[in-house]
Amino acid sequence: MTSHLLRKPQSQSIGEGITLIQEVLTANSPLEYVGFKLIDLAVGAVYEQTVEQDECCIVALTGKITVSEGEHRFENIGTRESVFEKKPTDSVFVSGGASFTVEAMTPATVALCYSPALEPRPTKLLPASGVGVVHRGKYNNQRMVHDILPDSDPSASSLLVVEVYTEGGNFSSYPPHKHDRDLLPEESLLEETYYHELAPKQGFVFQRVYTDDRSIDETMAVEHRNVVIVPAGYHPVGVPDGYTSYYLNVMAGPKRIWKFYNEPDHEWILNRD
Ligand SMILES: O=C(O)C[C@@H](O)[C@H](O)C(=O)CO
Repeated sequence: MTSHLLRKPQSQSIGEGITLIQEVLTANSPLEYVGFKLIDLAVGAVYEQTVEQDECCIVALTGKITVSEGEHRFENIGTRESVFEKKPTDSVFVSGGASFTVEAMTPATVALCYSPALEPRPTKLLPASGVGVVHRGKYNNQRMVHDILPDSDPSASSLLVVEVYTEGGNFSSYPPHKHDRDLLPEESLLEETYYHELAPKQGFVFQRVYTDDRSIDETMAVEHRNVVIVPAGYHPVGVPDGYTSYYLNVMAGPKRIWKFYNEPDHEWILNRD
């Protein structure tokens, strides 16, 4: 059966030295608020874009890049050659109407995370040193989170961006939770994309996306550089022994608050000693 929520990587040349690996837009997906692109850049390649109605978080996933927007120039940013160095990286936030360039100073992979610009915000460097590192969970539910653009940081008007590392034999985004109802203070409505990487690369993880009424219920074998789209519902990830999982989450919705709702059947997992 063809999955509507799983996107395999492509390899489309979109300019000199620029390869488009993933492109999830509101125009080619069920999403209304979240967009995601992943590009590989050869040394010296320059990616250019104007964000019209959106805001964008440019994440230097790997390699060194220089990002320019108007009078702003952030040179040689990026901290790692592989996401599995497990250290935070640098990002740049740009708001609606801005034109920016990303130039690769070394071979680089860049994640472009989009959501509607609900209010104007200044262009800003989000340095690795400002990324919060959080360890969550116990037993086989442990993961490490890098908060690149959490809801406590007002730099963006709708965008939320986090990185999550899960070691083999563990689950994350677990026990299952969702955020698909605009029902604050109990729950916020946030769509989401998951960009996955695996170490070693031949690994896979399982991700299930399902709603209470099971109108969405897909369990996917997710491989290196795949994207999983979460328009609604619970979205746990399970990682087989021997492999480390990395994913980059982009979330957005009508309100910039991450308030999730745990599936009641599984909430007991949180309350163990
Ligand atoms: O397992 C975690 O703590 C990470 C998740 O919260 C993940 O960022 C997510 O599910 C966002 O809704």
